[in-house]
Amino acid sequence: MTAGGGGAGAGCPPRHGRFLQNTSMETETSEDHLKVQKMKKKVLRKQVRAQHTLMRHEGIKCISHATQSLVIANAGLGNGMSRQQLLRILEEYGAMETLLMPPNKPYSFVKYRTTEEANKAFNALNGKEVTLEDCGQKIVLYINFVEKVSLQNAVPTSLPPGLMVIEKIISPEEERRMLESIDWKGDEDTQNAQKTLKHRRVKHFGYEFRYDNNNVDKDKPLPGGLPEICNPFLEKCLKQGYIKHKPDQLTVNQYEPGQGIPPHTDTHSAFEDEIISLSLGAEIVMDFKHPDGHTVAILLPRCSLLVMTGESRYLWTHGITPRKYDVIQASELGHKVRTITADVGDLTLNRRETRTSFTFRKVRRSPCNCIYPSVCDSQKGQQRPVQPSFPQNEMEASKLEQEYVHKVYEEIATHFSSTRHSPWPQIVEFLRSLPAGSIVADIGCGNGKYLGINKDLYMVGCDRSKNLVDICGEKHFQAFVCDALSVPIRSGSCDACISIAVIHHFSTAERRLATIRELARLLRPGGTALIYVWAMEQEYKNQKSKYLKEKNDSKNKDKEMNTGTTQRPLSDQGPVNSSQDSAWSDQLLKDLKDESCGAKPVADLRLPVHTNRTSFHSQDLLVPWHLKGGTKKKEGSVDTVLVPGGSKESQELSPVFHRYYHVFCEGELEAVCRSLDCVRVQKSYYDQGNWCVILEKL
Ligand SMILES: O=C(O)CCC(=O)C(=O)O
Ligand SMILES: [Fe+2]
Ligand SMILES: [Zn+2]
Repeated sequence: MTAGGGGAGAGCPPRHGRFLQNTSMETETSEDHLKVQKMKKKVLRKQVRAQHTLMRHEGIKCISHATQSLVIANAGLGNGMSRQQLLRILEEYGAMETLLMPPNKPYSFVKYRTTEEANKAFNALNGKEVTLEDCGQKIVLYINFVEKVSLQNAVPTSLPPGLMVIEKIISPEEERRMLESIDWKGDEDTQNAQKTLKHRRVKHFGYEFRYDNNNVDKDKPLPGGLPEICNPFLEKCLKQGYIKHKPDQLTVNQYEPGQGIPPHTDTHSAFEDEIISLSLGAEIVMDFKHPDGHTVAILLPRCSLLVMTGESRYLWTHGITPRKYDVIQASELGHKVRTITADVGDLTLNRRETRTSFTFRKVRRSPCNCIYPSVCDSQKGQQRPVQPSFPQNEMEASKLEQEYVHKVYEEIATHFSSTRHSPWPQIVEFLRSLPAGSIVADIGCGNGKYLGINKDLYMVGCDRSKNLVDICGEKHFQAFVCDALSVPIRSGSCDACISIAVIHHFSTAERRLATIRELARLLRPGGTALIYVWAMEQEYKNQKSKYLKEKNDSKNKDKEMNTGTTQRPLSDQGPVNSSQDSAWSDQLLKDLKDESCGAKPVADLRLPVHTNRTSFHSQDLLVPWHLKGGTKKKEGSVDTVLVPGGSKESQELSPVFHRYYHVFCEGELEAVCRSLDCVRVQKSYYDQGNWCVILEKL
């Protein structure tokens, strides 16, 4: 990268932003000239800075010679540039082969047909100020050449859970007949409601879908039911198992190029789980969005069937962006189904044609009872109470963990994983110190953050969350689903184990001990285990953890105290002693033997909800996870503390999940370990808000 060249080097004409170009030689004074020089320098500086940022953060290498391809900083979907506007800006300088706007990124790539055209765009646009049409904000474009239009570090995207696209479900002949069966001119007498919505034409069968309340009049079926012609197709879907119940409602949507349907989730109370949509006449890209902001664009080819069930039907929104072109995989045109971001090196624009969809649904007769209460209109106002009680017995403990650990991780897996990149140095050190060829199990491996740290080890991961294990699979790590209380690995077969941020999710002392016993069982004699749990002490040796320092106002503490919860006083949790103090072990063993010593009046046992970024006032608590809206993660502890952010409205809209934690006091983890005869505590330490031990199997 030539900093002096600033992008275009030899062979390229000098770079000017339009607003930088000299006005006219006659009127230019030396003062003007100086100004222009200063401006040029500024543009160059910023352009080079853009190069560095692209390299550092995205691994995108800018080059100093002119090519057909440019990367345009500040003109990305991530900073509010719309595709339409960018297309209009860029097409002035020539014909484009590809315009790639990676989701949520502040830059775009364009590939012109010729280097001359790319050069023209470069000269005209580098340093140019433009006004974003959507919000009126002014931004300055900084442009660099790249070898080719691609993203090396694009993460492969998987389909939203519960979603399928089945290709060629009908023949072109069936497609033609189904399309012909819809009479758009429509005699108004047939009560099939035909509406010309702002963005598309629609027609309803079976029941009218009302766009005023996004529901159907369940006691007012339309005469005629579904068109006869759909029957063979529906029979096929039933036979092949794509649906379990025959639909009784059909919405036909027709989209001209430039039209779309806003992102939405089909109303839960209106329709059953399964929703299927047949694409006729042309392919189109449909956008799916998780409440955490994660989006997946999916190409729906002609004659394909989209099946939405479960999470993809209830939790994700789907929509079609109104535009005339879609970005699709060039090599996939009209054929294979893929998520659009899967291979961004090969993207192209695909001109839309008229697409007609047949969306079949079954009208729901009783309230929806899905597992997504935060987005369920049937379950509004009757959401699960947030404050469960401290478990009184094994059964309650297991139920608490199921509801407030397992289910939550399943829900937040994608978002959770997107916040887990940086391995912790001391854990890395432990893994690197193991001899090559060691067999290592990561119990509670999450998204597999530690599975690839040391390539000389044979590492296998397991986690209670299937969605997290699937993410490990996508990264080609070995991982399987299981509970840390019962790991299907032969005794004594591991040289080492790690358990990072797992044991604090078990809700009784007995269960926590059992997980460590299980971990020890896996080890061969002399094998070692590293355990991390979240610490009660977020302030240790006069050092506050980062998030405490940032937001330690009394207001938040008050809020926490005002939740109506009586928190268990610390003294009830056992003494906070040094690791050497055997009193802890005694207390612990007493707890283990005597269940009733934990029994207190029920009112005392409700679990407090922790206020993020404050110190802990209880060892057993619920920690909120905000799925959406300005949530930003800080790696201040083994597990996440998120700052509730965004507007009041966005917070109300964003689902908040609560995870159960037992935060460990100083000495507690060590004491639990010492109560086991089969291991020796090799090392015990505090690391960034966590208590940690290294055990050795005797
Ligand atoms: O056009 C489609 O495939 C989807 C239509 C849709 O989502 C709806 O009508 O609710
Ligand atoms: Fe829909
Ligand atoms: Zn629901």
